[in-house]
Amino acid sequence: MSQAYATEEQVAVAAVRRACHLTSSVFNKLVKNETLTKDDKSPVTVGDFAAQAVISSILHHAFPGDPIVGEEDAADLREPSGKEMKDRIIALANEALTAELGLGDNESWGIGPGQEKTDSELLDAIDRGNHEGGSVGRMWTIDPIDGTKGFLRGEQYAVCLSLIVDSKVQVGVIGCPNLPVDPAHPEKGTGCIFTAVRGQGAQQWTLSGANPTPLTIPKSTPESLNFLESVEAAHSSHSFNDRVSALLNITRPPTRMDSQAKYGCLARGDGGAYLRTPTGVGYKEKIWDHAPGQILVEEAGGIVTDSRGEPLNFGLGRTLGENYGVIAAGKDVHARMLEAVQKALAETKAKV
Ligand SMILES: Nc1ncnc2c1ncn2[C@@H]1O[C@H](COP(=O)(O)O)[C@@H](OP(=O)(O)O)[C@H]1O
Ligand SMILES: [Mg+2]
Ligand SMILES: [Mg+2]
Ligand SMILES: [Mg+2]
Repeated sequence: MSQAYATEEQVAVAAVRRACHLTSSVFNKLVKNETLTKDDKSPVTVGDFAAQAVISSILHHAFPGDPIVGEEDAADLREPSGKEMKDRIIALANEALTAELGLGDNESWGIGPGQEKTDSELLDAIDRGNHEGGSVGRMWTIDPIDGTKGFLRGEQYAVCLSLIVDSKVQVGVIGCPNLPVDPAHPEKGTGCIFTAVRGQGAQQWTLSGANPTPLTIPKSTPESLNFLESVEAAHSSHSFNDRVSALLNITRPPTRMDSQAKYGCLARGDGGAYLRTPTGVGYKEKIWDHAPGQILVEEAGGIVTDSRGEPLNFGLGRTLGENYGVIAAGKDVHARMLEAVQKALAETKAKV
């Protein structure tokens, strides 16, 4: 008997791999008018739209009944003013979908030579990410480019996909085209895919889907521990993290990195702990920004909670609900970190 979610994992890896090739090739050719500013002032590029079109199209062929919670929608591309950008996105998506079959690929997923899609099929694929989420049944989350700001800076970003079943993440795949394969050996180059299936462990693969290596979070000491945090101070409070660091007697400076590449680094032992603290009232964390990272860290032997020590709730809709931040770390570190976070929070409250 095959293992649970074997096909889902295979499809997810195939989709993320194609989207990674697309985004890394688009970066070199990106021109000024290929980036839009969304209503919340965040950037979105032709790479984000095209990658979501590719992943959603593959999911639709492989699992036609599964709803999708995706970050992007095609509304701007359906406007006459979006035509130029739309044409570019359609061309990029079709190029990625029709590339030769690779390791583990299956043409019944709508990929391979000759499998071009029409404009409306691809715009519909993007818009199929409009599911509202919820606590019952299967659903996929797509973050076609997580860390768009890092992507635009030529730094870290991640193509992120997860399968959630009855509020629980069962499969997570994170593709990181710019992440060193092994930070101790820069000559090995960049580009990794992280995968996790509930109960089956976490792994790192090459970008072509070869050489799976099992991942386990190593034990840490205050000397070896450092934080993994957002580059963007607007996404996670740097000063709060510094205070938590001081309370834990951590001496190493934090590693600042965009996207869920941080969860990948935590899972493979590049950093001690992930800490994300709300910077203001009102922002709700999105499920696609954490679902693949959560299962990856848990399957590598770690713990992921909010600042109350509660598990993240993926069954509330497109967001995680009220924002209590995120703490992710190895089993030996998490309890100490939670205690330090709560102490730092109490200090902040006492000041106001
Ligand atoms: N005020 C805010 N607080 C927390 N996260 C935010 C935020 N504004 C945007 N984000 C999210 O932060 C993600 C990047 O995470 P990180 O800070 O770890 O690099 C963004 O993903 P996208 O780049 O996919 O839009 C976006 O969803
Ligand atoms: Mg975004
Ligand atoms: Mg994101
Ligand atoms: Mg994104």
